[in-house]
Amino acid sequence: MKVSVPATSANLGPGFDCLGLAISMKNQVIIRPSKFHSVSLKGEGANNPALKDNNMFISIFNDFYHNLSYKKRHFRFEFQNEIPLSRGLGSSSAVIVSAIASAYAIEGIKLEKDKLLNLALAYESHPDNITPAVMGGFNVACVQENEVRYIRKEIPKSLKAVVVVPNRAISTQLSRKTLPFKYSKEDTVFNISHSSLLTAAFMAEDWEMLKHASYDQVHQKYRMKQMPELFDVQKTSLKEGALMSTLSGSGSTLFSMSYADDSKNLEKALKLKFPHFKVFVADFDNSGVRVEI
Ligand SMILES: Nc1ncnc2c1ncn2[C@@H]1O[C@H](COP(=O)(O)OP(=O)(O)O)[C@@H](O)[C@H]1O
Ligand SMILES: N[C@@H](CCOP(=O)(O)O)C(=O)O
Repeated sequence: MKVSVPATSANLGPGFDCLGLAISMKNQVIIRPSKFHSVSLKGEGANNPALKDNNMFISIFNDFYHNLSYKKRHFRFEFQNEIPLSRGLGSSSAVIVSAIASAYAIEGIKLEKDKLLNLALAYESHPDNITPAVMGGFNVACVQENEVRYIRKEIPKSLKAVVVVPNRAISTQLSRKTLPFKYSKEDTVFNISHSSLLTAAFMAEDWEMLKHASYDQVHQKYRMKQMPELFDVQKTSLKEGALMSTLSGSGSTLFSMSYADDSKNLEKALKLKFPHFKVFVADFDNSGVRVEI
Protein backbone atom coordinates (compact mmCIF):
# COMPACT_ATOMS: atom_id res chain seq x y z
CA MET A 1 0.00 0.00 0.00
CA LYS A 2 1.34 3.45 -0.96
CA VAL A 3 0.33 6.90 0.30
CA SER A 4 1.70 10.23 -0.91
CA VAL A 5 1.02 13.77 0.30
CA PRO A 6 2.16 17.07 -1.28
CA ALA A 7 4.12 19.90 0.30
CA THR A 8 2.14 23.02 1.21
CA SER A 9 2.77 26.72 1.51
CA ALA A 10 0.58 28.31 4.18
CA ASN A 11 -0.47 31.90 4.97
CA LEU A 12 0.41 33.27 1.49
CA GLY A 13 1.21 36.59 3.20
CA PRO A 14 -1.89 37.99 4.91
CA GLY A 15 -3.91 34.76 5.25
CA PHE A 16 -2.38 33.76 8.58
CA ASP A 17 -3.75 30.35 9.62
CA CYS A 18 -6.37 30.30 6.83
CA LEU A 19 -4.84 30.33 3.31
CA GLY A 20 -2.64 27.66 1.77
CA LEU A 21 -1.82 25.82 -1.44
CA ALA A 22 -0.22 22.52 -2.44
CA ILE A 23 3.10 22.19 -4.26
CA SER A 24 4.24 19.15 -6.30
CA MET A 25 6.92 17.84 -3.96
CA LYS A 26 5.76 14.83 -2.06
CA ASN A 27 6.40 12.57 0.89
CA GLN A 28 5.60 8.98 0.07
CA VAL A 29 5.31 5.92 2.29
CA ILE A 30 5.01 2.27 1.26
CA ILE A 31 3.73 -0.04 4.01
CA ARG A 32 3.90 -3.84 3.87
CA PRO A 33 2.94 -6.44 6.49
CA SER A 34 6.13 -7.97 7.89
CA LYS A 35 7.34 -10.36 10.61
CA PHE A 36 9.08 -7.50 12.42
CA HIS A 37 8.63 -3.75 12.70
CA SER A 38 11.18 -2.00 10.44
CA VAL A 39 11.74 1.46 8.98
CA SER A 40 13.69 2.64 5.95
CA LEU A 41 14.11 6.34 5.19
CA LYS A 42 15.24 7.99 1.95
CA GLY A 43 15.48 11.67 1.01
CA GLU A 44 14.77 14.47 3.48
CA GLY A 45 15.43 13.49 7.10
CA ALA A 46 17.26 10.29 6.11
CA ASN A 47 20.20 11.25 8.34
CA ASN A 48 18.02 12.24 11.28
CA PRO A 49 18.11 9.40 13.83
CA ALA A 50 15.01 10.81 15.61
CA LEU A 51 12.94 9.90 12.56
CA LYS A 52 13.89 6.24 12.93
CA ASP A 53 13.51 5.94 16.71
CA ASN A 54 10.68 8.31 17.49
CA ASN A 55 8.88 8.88 14.24
CA MET A 56 5.77 11.10 14.37
CA PHE A 57 4.27 9.18 11.42
CA ILE A 58 4.52 5.86 13.22
CA SER A 59 3.09 7.15 16.48
CA ILE A 60 0.03 8.70 14.72
CA PHE A 61 -0.34 5.60 12.50
CA ASN A 62 -0.31 3.38 15.64
CA ASP A 63 -2.91 5.57 17.39
CA PHE A 64 -5.35 4.95 14.53
CA TYR A 65 -4.33 1.40 13.61
CA HIS A 66 -4.83 0.12 17.17
CA ASN A 67 -8.27 1.71 17.28
CA LEU A 68 -9.30 0.36 13.90
CA SER A 69 -7.88 -3.17 14.07
CA TYR A 70 -8.06 -6.09 16.50
CA LYS A 71 -5.13 -7.79 14.73
CA LYS A 72 -1.60 -7.39 16.04
CA ARG A 73 0.42 -7.09 12.87
CA HIS A 74 3.91 -5.72 12.27
CA PHE A 75 4.81 -3.60 9.27
CA ARG A 76 7.74 -2.47 7.19
CA PHE A 77 7.57 1.30 6.56
CA GLU A 78 9.50 2.69 3.56
CA PHE A 79 9.60 6.47 3.54
CA GLN A 80 10.71 8.53 0.54
CA ASN A 81 10.64 12.19 1.59
CA GLU A 82 10.92 15.21 -0.69
CA ILE A 83 9.62 17.78 1.83
CA PRO A 84 12.41 19.35 3.92
CA LEU A 85 11.76 19.34 7.69
CA SER A 86 10.91 22.58 9.50
CA ARG A 87 11.32 24.85 6.49
CA GLY A 88 7.70 26.05 6.25
CA LEU A 89 6.68 23.58 3.53
CA GLY A 90 4.22 21.64 5.65
CA SER A 91 6.33 18.57 6.49
CA SER A 92 4.39 17.98 9.73
CA SER A 93 1.00 18.22 7.97
CA ALA A 94 2.18 15.75 5.33
CA VAL A 95 3.15 13.32 8.10
CA ILE A 96 -0.17 13.72 9.95
CA VAL A 97 -2.30 13.32 6.81
CA SER A 98 -0.32 10.35 5.44
CA ALA A 99 -0.28 8.53 8.80
CA ILE A 100 -4.07 8.73 9.24
CA ALA A 101 -4.77 7.85 5.59
CA SER A 102 -2.37 4.86 5.85
CA ALA A 103 -3.97 3.41 8.99
CA TYR A 104 -7.40 3.38 7.32
CA ALA A 105 -6.06 2.09 3.99
CA ILE A 106 -4.12 -0.81 5.55
CA GLU A 107 -7.35 -1.95 7.20
CA GLY A 108 -9.24 -1.53 3.92
CA ILE A 109 -11.57 1.06 5.49
CA LYS A 110 -12.73 3.82 3.15
CA LEU A 111 -11.95 7.27 4.46
CA GLU A 112 -13.57 10.30 2.83
CA LYS A 113 -11.25 13.28 2.38
CA ASP A 114 -13.47 15.53 4.51
CA LYS A 115 -13.27 13.07 7.41
CA LEU A 116 -9.49 12.75 6.99
CA LEU A 117 -9.19 16.53 7.14
CA ASN A 118 -11.16 16.74 10.38
CA LEU A 119 -9.17 13.89 11.95
CA ALA A 120 -5.94 15.70 11.03
CA LEU A 121 -7.20 18.83 12.79
CA ALA A 122 -6.73 17.10 16.14
CA TYR A 123 -2.95 17.09 15.48
CA GLU A 124 -2.57 20.53 13.88
CA SER A 125 -4.97 23.18 15.11
CA HIS A 126 -4.61 25.59 12.15
CA PRO A 127 -6.16 24.32 8.88
CA ASP A 128 -4.00 26.18 6.34
CA ASN A 129 -1.53 23.32 5.69
CA ILE A 130 -3.69 20.24 6.30
CA THR A 131 -6.46 21.43 3.92
CA PRO A 132 -4.29 21.73 0.78
CA ALA A 133 -2.32 18.62 1.86
CA VAL A 134 -5.59 16.63 1.75
CA MET A 135 -7.39 18.44 -1.09
CA GLY A 136 -4.65 19.90 -3.33
CA GLY A 137 -4.95 23.31 -5.00
CA PHE A 138 -5.51 26.68 -3.32
CA ASN A 139 -7.69 26.57 -0.20
CA VAL A 140 -9.27 29.08 2.12
CA ALA A 141 -10.25 27.46 5.40
CA CYS A 142 -11.48 28.20 8.89
CA VAL A 143 -12.34 26.08 11.92
CA GLN A 144 -15.81 26.11 13.49
CA GLU A 145 -16.66 23.82 16.40
CA ASN A 146 -13.77 21.48 15.57
CA GLU A 147 -14.68 21.23 11.89
CA VAL A 148 -12.83 22.67 8.93
CA ARG A 149 -14.95 24.74 6.55
CA TYR A 150 -13.09 25.35 3.30
CA ILE A 151 -13.36 26.36 -0.33
CA ARG A 152 -10.86 25.01 -2.86
CA LYS A 153 -9.75 26.18 -6.26
CA GLU A 154 -7.53 24.45 -8.83
CA ILE A 155 -4.33 26.27 -9.75
CA PRO A 156 -3.78 26.40 -13.54
CA LYS A 157 -0.71 24.87 -15.22
CA SER A 158 0.26 28.30 -16.54
CA LEU A 159 1.55 29.17 -13.03
CA LYS A 160 4.61 27.83 -11.20
CA ALA A 161 6.03 27.96 -7.70
CA VAL A 162 9.56 29.30 -7.36
CA VAL A 163 10.90 28.21 -4.01
CA VAL A 164 13.94 29.43 -2.03
CA VAL A 165 14.90 27.08 0.81
CA PRO A 166 17.53 28.31 3.28
CA ASN A 167 19.65 25.80 5.13
CA ARG A 168 18.07 26.72 8.46
CA ALA A 169 15.30 24.87 10.24
CA ILE A 170 12.57 26.88 12.01
CA SER A 171 10.18 25.03 14.29
CA THR A 172 6.60 26.16 13.66
CA GLN A 173 5.69 25.72 17.31
CA LEU A 174 8.57 27.93 18.52
CA SER A 175 8.07 30.48 15.76
CA ARG A 176 4.40 30.95 16.72
CA LYS A 177 5.54 31.91 20.22
CA THR A 178 7.53 34.86 18.88
CA LEU A 179 4.41 36.55 17.46
CA PRO A 180 2.60 39.35 19.36
CA PHE A 181 -0.27 38.44 21.69
CA LYS A 182 -2.36 41.37 20.50
CA TYR A 183 -2.68 43.36 17.27
CA SER A 184 -3.89 46.91 16.65
CA LYS A 185 -7.14 47.59 14.84
CA GLU A 186 -5.09 48.97 11.89
CA ASP A 187 -3.05 45.77 11.49
CA THR A 188 -6.17 43.63 11.87
CA VAL A 189 -8.05 45.60 9.20
CA PHE A 190 -4.95 45.55 6.98
CA ASN A 191 -4.79 41.76 7.08
CA ILE A 192 -8.52 41.11 6.75
CA SER A 193 -8.71 43.35 3.67
CA HIS A 194 -5.55 41.96 2.02
CA SER A 195 -6.42 38.35 2.77
CA SER A 196 -9.93 38.86 1.34
CA LEU A 197 -8.50 40.51 -1.78
CA LEU A 198 -5.95 37.70 -2.19
CA THR A 199 -8.67 35.05 -1.94
CA ALA A 200 -10.82 36.91 -4.46
CA ALA A 201 -7.81 37.22 -6.80
CA PHE A 202 -7.27 33.42 -6.72
CA MET A 203 -10.96 32.75 -7.29
CA ALA A 204 -11.19 35.28 -10.16
CA GLU A 205 -7.78 34.18 -11.54
CA ASP A 206 -6.73 37.83 -11.46
CA TRP A 207 -3.02 37.04 -11.09
CA GLU A 208 -1.86 40.64 -11.52
CA MET A 209 -3.78 41.51 -8.32
CA LEU A 210 -1.64 39.11 -6.21
CA LYS A 211 1.21 41.58 -5.92
CA HIS A 212 -1.10 44.16 -4.30
CA ALA A 213 -3.00 41.66 -2.16
CA SER A 214 -0.13 39.62 -0.68
CA TYR A 215 1.13 42.14 1.90
CA ASP A 216 0.88 41.24 5.56
CA GLN A 217 1.28 42.99 8.93
CA VAL A 218 0.78 40.18 11.43
CA HIS A 219 3.54 37.60 11.10
CA GLN A 220 6.12 37.93 8.30
CA LYS A 221 8.06 40.93 9.62
CA TYR A 222 8.41 39.36 13.08
CA ARG A 223 9.59 36.06 11.68
CA MET A 224 11.77 37.34 8.84
CA LYS A 225 13.79 39.66 11.05
CA GLN A 226 15.31 36.53 12.58
CA MET A 227 16.80 35.92 9.12
CA PRO A 228 16.95 39.41 7.54
CA GLU A 229 18.29 38.16 4.21
CA LEU A 230 14.76 36.89 3.54
CA PHE A 231 13.61 40.50 3.01
CA ASP A 232 16.14 40.73 0.18
CA VAL A 233 14.96 37.39 -1.30
CA GLN A 234 11.38 38.71 -1.24
CA LYS A 235 12.32 42.06 -2.82
CA THR A 236 14.45 40.40 -5.50
CA SER A 237 11.69 37.90 -6.34
CA LEU A 238 9.14 40.69 -6.85
CA LYS A 239 11.63 42.71 -8.94
CA GLU A 240 12.50 39.69 -11.10
CA GLY A 241 8.95 38.80 -12.12
CA ALA A 242 7.19 37.08 -9.20
CA LEU A 243 3.44 37.67 -9.05
CA MET A 244 3.67 37.35 -5.26
CA SER A 245 6.43 36.41 -2.81
CA THR A 246 5.71 35.42 0.78
CA LEU A 247 7.23 33.62 3.73
CA SER A 248 6.11 30.00 3.39
CA GLY A 249 4.29 28.98 6.57
CA SER A 250 6.50 29.93 9.51
CA GLY A 251 9.65 29.88 7.31
CA SER A 252 12.45 29.66 6.57
CA THR A 253 11.37 29.07 2.94
CA LEU A 254 10.37 32.00 0.72
CA PHE A 255 7.58 31.04 -1.70
CA SER A 256 6.94 32.89 -4.96
CA MET A 257 4.35 32.39 -7.64
CA SER A 258 5.05 33.33 -11.24
CA TYR A 259 3.78 32.74 -14.75
CA ALA A 260 5.34 29.53 -16.08
CA ASP A 261 7.05 31.58 -18.83
CA ASP A 262 8.82 33.77 -16.24
CA SER A 263 9.75 31.03 -13.78
CA LYS A 264 13.12 30.01 -15.24
CA ASN A 265 14.36 33.62 -15.35
CA LEU A 266 13.24 34.17 -11.78
CA GLU A 267 14.96 30.96 -10.66
CA LYS A 268 18.17 32.02 -12.45
CA ALA A 269 18.19 35.49 -10.85
CA LEU A 270 17.61 34.04 -7.38
CA LYS A 271 20.30 31.37 -7.82
CA LEU A 272 22.78 34.01 -8.92
CA LYS A 273 22.08 36.34 -5.98
CA PHE A 274 21.57 33.68 -3.29
CA PRO A 275 23.95 30.84 -4.23
CA HIS A 276 23.95 29.52 -0.64
CA PHE A 277 20.18 28.77 -0.75
CA LYS A 278 18.43 25.97 -2.60
CA VAL A 279 16.32 27.51 -5.39
CA PHE A 280 13.97 25.55 -7.67
CA VAL A 281 10.81 25.73 -9.77
CA ALA A 282 7.91 23.39 -8.98
CA ASP A 283 4.42 22.75 -10.30
CA PHE A 284 1.37 23.16 -8.13
CA ASP A 285 -0.47 20.05 -6.97
CA ASN A 286 -4.22 19.86 -7.53
CA SER A 287 -4.75 16.31 -6.21
CA GLY A 288 -3.75 16.31 -2.54
CA VAL A 289 -3.30 13.03 -0.69
CA ARG A 290 -3.20 9.88 -2.88
CA VAL A 291 -3.76 6.33 -1.65
CA GLU A 292 -2.87 3.28 -3.75
CA ILE A 293 -3.89 -0.08 -2.30
N1 LIG B 1 9.23 13.02 7.17
C1 LIG B 1 8.99 13.11 8.47
N2 LIG B 1 8.92 12.00 9.23
C2 LIG B 1 8.65 12.08 10.55
N3 LIG B 1 8.44 13.23 11.21
C3 LIG B 1 8.51 14.36 10.50
C4 LIG B 1 8.78 14.36 9.10
N4 LIG B 1 8.74 15.62 8.65
C5 LIG B 1 8.47 16.38 9.73
N5 LIG B 1 8.33 15.64 10.83
C6 LIG B 1 8.03 16.13 12.19
O1 LIG B 1 7.52 17.44 12.08
C7 LIG B 1 8.42 18.38 12.72
C8 LIG B 1 8.52 19.63 11.89
O2 LIG B 1 7.28 20.30 11.97
P1 LIG B 1 7.19 21.87 11.78
O3 LIG B 1 8.11 22.55 12.73
O4 LIG B 1 5.74 22.20 11.84
O5 LIG B 1 7.78 22.11 10.33
P2 LIG B 1 7.11 22.28 8.90
O6 LIG B 1 7.09 23.74 8.69
O7 LIG B 1 8.01 21.59 7.94
O8 LIG B 1 5.74 21.66 8.97
C9 LIG B 1 9.75 17.63 12.80
O9 LIG B 1 10.51 18.10 13.89
C10 LIG B 1 9.29 16.20 13.02
O10 LIG B 1 8.91 15.98 14.36
N1 LIG C 1 -0.22 29.29 9.85
C1 LIG C 1 0.90 28.54 10.35
C2 LIG C 1 1.51 27.79 9.20
C3 LIG C 1 2.71 26.96 9.57
O1 LIG C 1 3.19 26.31 8.42
P1 LIG C 1 4.52 25.40 8.48
O2 LIG C 1 4.65 24.85 7.09
O3 LIG C 1 5.64 26.30 8.87
O4 LIG C 1 4.25 24.34 9.50
C4 LIG C 1 1.91 29.51 10.96
O5 LIG C 1 2.17 30.53 10.32
O6 LIG C 1 2.38 29.27 12.07
